[in-house]
Amino acid sequence: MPIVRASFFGVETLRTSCRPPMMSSLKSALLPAFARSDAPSRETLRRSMARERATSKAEIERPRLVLASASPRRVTLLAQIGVTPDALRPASIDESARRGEMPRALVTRLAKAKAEVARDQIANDRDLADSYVLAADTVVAMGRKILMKPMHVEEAMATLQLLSGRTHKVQTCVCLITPDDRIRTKIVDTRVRFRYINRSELESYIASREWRGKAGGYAIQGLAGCFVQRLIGSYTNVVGLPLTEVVGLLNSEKFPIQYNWLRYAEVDRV
Ligand SMILES: Cc1cn([C@H]2C[C@H](O)[C@@H](COP(=O)(O)OP(=O)(O)OP(=O)(O)O)O2)c(=O)[nH]c1=O
Repeated sequence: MPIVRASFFGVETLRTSCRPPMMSSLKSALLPAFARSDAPSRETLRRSMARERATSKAEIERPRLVLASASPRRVTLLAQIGVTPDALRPASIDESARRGEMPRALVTRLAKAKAEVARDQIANDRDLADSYVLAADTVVAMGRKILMKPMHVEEAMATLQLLSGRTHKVQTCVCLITPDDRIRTKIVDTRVRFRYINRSELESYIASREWRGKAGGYAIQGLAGCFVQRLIGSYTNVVGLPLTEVVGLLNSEKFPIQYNWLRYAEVDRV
């Protein structure tokens, strides 16, 4: 089925729609080959549960959340707002940028791909089929140049030299797939200015190995915090998950985000 875009409180929403009435016969012949469905094409447990939920009058139990991520930072950030995913389903996908692909397009494509892989993985899992699925992708960019996770020491050095004394942008796209397979995405930008990093600091930072597995070759929540002269926007966005926007997305899709907050007071009293 075709995909249409609609604006929902400023958040991009992709959902399946009915076939447009004026479709040429050529287009309708070609469409099945090119169309990408938001949902797995075959009938799955997830689909039948979504149908049941739509018609059921019975009270529905607490919704489950699957985090499509291997990033310990994302688990920690969710824990900070009292959310513990019911399962982790990291998606192993090719994260390289396509020729000429801009940072916004890249993070959106990757966050959606991660979420869709996880959604398809759980589609017939008895315990998780009707879960919400959350994924994110973070990149560091300087203008049009995307600074990926450095693969080796030389690349990490070059990346940090580029960031030294300049301002760059950190962009994260969050993707949420609801149990009835609506796909919602939100991109968040943060501007970060690094002070000048001298040679000896640079070498010590590289030796620390903290740059490994981090977009742009640094972790603001670690040693590199002392390189940051100015930050405009969301701090948690830089670490990998913009919490304000994640809560906004989950709330707007009726995921009970405050579920665990009520327990905090009980813990306090002990
Ligand atoms: C800039 C920056 C990035 N990062 C991390 C966040 C992300 O884990 C990583 C960006 O790579 P991502 O590809 O977004 O995430 P990931 O591969 O680590 O995990 P997954 O795809 O399984 O969710 O860089 C920091 O931890 N601190 C920082 O300051």
